[in-house]
Amino acid sequence: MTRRAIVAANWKMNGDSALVNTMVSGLNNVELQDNVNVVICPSAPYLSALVVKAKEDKLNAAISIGAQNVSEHDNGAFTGEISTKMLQELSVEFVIIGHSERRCLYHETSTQAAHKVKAALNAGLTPILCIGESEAERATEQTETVLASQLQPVIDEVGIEKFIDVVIAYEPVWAIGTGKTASSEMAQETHQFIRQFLAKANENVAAKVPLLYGGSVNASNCEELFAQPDIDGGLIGGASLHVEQFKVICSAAKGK
Ligand SMILES: O=C(CO)COP(=O)(O)O
Repeated sequence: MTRRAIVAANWKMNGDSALVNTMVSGLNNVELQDNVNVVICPSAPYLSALVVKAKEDKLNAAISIGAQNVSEHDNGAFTGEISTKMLQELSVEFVIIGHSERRCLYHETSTQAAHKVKAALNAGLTPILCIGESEAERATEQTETVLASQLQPVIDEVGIEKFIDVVIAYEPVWAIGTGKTASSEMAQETHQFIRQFLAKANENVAAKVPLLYGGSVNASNCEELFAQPDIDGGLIGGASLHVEQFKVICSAAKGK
């Protein structure tokens, strides 16, 4: 087996203390296949409660906690930002970087995402780097150009060898929160492009990087998506807020 599978929950700006408790309790008896990691990424105010509850309940070691964003700066006058050190202090292990909502709504660039990936790696956090094209970009056959333009600045910034510690989430913007999932064939084709793009820089690294699919993944479509040869799990939005649905998705993932 070369690659672990990862199912990451991106709660976005949803959830509350009650969800922290029900999710941890619910995940206590989740059945995971071999070589699978589950990552829960709540809003920052709930990170601490999640860490405490996970410890109290002796949650399966395969289940980790992640943040939804991090600053590229170490510290200083950056109101509202969170540093890698703060996440480390909370025992957070993963961080989502460059989500399309950060790119579209808060104008984050691929260069900034590259700096954030570097900061995360330097702090021993695993970045979940999000990339994906818009509907208009796919319609005009720019998908591969867009994905390459989102990946290349990160490769240039940290070096391809460091991607061994990076997780990539391919999330077509048009599939996020819309119920319009990419077909498993389309998702596989794009994941294969991403892996081949990485392989041009380093084949060994490319073979080991987990590539997650995100965009309207649910309990009904996860199995088919995860069965694709280059899809190593998912980044789950809406369905990750429902414990039973999320457990089904976690159980469908398998290392490859
Ligand atoms: O953006 C996503 C996860 O980061 C996907 O969201 P949905 O699963 O709600 O489409």
